[in-house]
Amino acid sequence: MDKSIIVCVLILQGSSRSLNVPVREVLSDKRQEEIPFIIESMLGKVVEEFEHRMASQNELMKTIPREQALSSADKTLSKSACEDIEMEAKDASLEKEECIQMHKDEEGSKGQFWKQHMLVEQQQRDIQDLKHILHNTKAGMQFLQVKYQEEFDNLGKHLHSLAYAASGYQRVLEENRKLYNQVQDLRGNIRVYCRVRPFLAEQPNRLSTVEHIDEGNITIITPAKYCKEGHKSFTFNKLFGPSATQDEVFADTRPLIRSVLDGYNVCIFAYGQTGSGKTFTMTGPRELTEESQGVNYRALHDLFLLSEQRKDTFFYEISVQMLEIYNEQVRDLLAIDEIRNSSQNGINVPEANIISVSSTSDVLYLMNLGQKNRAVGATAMNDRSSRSHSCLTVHVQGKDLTSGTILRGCMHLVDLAGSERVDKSEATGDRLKEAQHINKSLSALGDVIASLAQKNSHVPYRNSKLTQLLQDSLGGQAKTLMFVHISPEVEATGETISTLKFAERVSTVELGAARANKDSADAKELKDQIASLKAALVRKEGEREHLHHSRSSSPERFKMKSAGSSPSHPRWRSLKDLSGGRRQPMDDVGNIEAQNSALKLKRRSLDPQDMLMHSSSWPSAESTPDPNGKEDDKESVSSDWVDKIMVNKHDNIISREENLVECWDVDSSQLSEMFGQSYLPDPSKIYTENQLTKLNGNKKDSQDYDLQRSNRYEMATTDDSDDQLEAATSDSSEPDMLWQLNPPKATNIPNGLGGPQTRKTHPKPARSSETRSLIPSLIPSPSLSRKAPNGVSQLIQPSYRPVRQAVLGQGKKRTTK
Ligand SMILES: Nc1ncnc2c1ncn2[C@@H]1O[C@H](COP(=O)(O)OP(=O)(O)OP(=O)(O)O)[C@@H](O)[C@H]1O
Repeated sequence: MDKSIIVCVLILQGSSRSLNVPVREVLSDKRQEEIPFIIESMLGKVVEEFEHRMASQNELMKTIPREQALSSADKTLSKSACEDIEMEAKDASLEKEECIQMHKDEEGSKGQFWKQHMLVEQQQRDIQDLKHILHNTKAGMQFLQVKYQEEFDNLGKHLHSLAYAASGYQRVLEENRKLYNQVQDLRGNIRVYCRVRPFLAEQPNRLSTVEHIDEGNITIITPAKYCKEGHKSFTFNKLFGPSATQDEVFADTRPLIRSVLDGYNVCIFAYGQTGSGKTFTMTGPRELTEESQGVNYRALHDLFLLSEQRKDTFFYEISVQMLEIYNEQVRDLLAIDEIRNSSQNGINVPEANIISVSSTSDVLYLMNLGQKNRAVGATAMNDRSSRSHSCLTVHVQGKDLTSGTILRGCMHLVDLAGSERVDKSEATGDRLKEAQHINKSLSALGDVIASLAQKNSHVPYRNSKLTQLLQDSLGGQAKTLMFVHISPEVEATGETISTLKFAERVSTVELGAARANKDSADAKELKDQIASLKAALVRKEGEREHLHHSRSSSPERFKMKSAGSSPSHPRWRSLKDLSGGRRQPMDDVGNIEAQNSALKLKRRSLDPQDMLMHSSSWPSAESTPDPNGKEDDKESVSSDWVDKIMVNKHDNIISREENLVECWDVDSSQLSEMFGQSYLPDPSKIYTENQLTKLNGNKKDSQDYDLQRSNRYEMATTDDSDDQLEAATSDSSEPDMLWQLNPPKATNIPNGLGGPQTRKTHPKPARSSETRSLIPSLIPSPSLSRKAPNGVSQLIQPSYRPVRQAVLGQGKKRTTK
């Protein structure tokens, strides 16, 4: 092939690498002047060839795909090219592959794009789906909202009807309570259950005096000296034979427990000769098991149970006290420090603790403590537990969670001292004294019950510490249950008959319907206001009266008064009232009448004017003497009432007189038998150092006590002043029932306010010269003490009254004797 053509091809292929060699070969043997022409011709050929190829290439592009065209072009070239340019052809094919690869890469990126595109599309579809779901959900929500609204409305309607039903339920509960207690009332507010003790294991002779027992009757085989027929029957509300269990006995007591929670006062006491089973019934045997637990434990257990059951409607607070009355002295069995300090000749009770309890175990703990304390006393004086009365008092305050009404109930559980007659000729010394005190208090109990039975206007609660203590639970306001116990032994027949006679008389007592102690929240507030107004009034009256008496009293009396108000007296401490400072069923035994009367009056009317009118004309023994002369005539009341107890009655009266005379001489500190209360929220506190310190502090405080309190203290701390006070305030001890029987006359009210003045302006001159008028006493004036019904007797100003009026009652007793 012509070298110039090769050069042309090489030029056309653009391969500069291999172009130099053929160009030099072509031009090497040529002359210089020929070279331009040769190059010109070569370039011409190149151009020609180029054009030719372009033309054929264009043709090829038109008919075949590009690759084929290229390959055919290549084939054409390879055919037409020489072996040397095959390498170039390979390069070209390499380039082509590269090109293909590039194309493929392009395709790859295109694929990725597509994938992304697909993904985006998918996501858009998902979004659409989600939007759809959201829409549906929104629609569902709206539907549910509508439904919910409907349901809500329905619920509101239901709630409304439920609230209505609940208030109806409250009404029904209230009604139920009333009906329940009406049933109790119909059954009698004094009930007597009789229990016969079984023979004890160690008793060989098993001959029983009990001939027959049925539901309400007991027949006793009696020797001829008691009854000619040889047997005698007695009727009681319930009878329990020797085999009756503690549970059976309590079953018939249970309804009363419920009444306490309904705001009623309840008194359950065990009566009978020593060893007849009183303690067994009230507490249980020495080795106590759950089955053998007595009424006390069971009653408190029931109280907790019922209060728990009522917790949705009522909030209850329960607290207890344990007291012992021995030889007419009251001792706090829950004050351990005082036991330690008790003096040889008596028992001081500077504070009677009232302890909050919330469970049966608290009660067990306290009862054990009380029993222990009682035992401590027993070591000093032989068999003392038989010779003393023990009283477990349970205070209950319930708040109606719906209405705010406060219910206050109080229950006395009393284990009386043995009731057997003590033959005077056999008993001497301490034993005789004990017997006399027991007789006196049981006699007083009989008198009170008899007085209630006869519906007397005056009930002689003040004749003993026992009756003072139980006053709020013995009377028209309360429900009373007496467990009378008899021993089956033949030797005890005399006592058995005497006991059963006593009990039968008690069982004939009919009282008015008991009333719940109930204060609505508003009423409480009003009463507070009234009480403070009346307190102001009383203070004024007291001051005036004090002035009057200061002027008229003799130097001797003045001397006595000064002695009575000596700062050496312990301070009178009043119980922190569980119910907010007003009702204090056991605030102090010595003043219980005055205080309770105050409360009773409060309950009568909420109208201040009414209250003032009532208080101003508070009836009294003095101003409204009993037309039958029964007012203070205990003997006439009890003459056919307490046969055996009367044995020592005369002695009692004599000893009382002796006491009165002694009262002249004794140091004021000897008059310090005191009965106040303090409230401890936690049983554990009674043992703490703090408590002891507090008690000591109280004693220290007592050095600066105020005068009116010392007067009250005096009233309460001597038997004599008790009696005197009874005479002076006799009417204030009446239950509401009696008040209704003797309505106050508005015409007696000077200025519509001051009852005391009414009484003052009508003294009984005929009685003023009684023999005991010289007996010192610091009792407040009758007019002031009659202020007690308005709830402010505690606020009486110092008033050194001679005992003139107080002594009248005594004088009267003596006269009638
Ligand atoms: N129902 C009874 N079942 C079994 N034992 C009884 C029953 N009643 C009394 N006892 C037992 O008789 C004894 C005397 O009873 P309890 O001490 O209760 O008499 P009391 O009347 O309280 O005597 P006191 O006046 O001395 O306190 C005790 O051992 C007591 O366990």
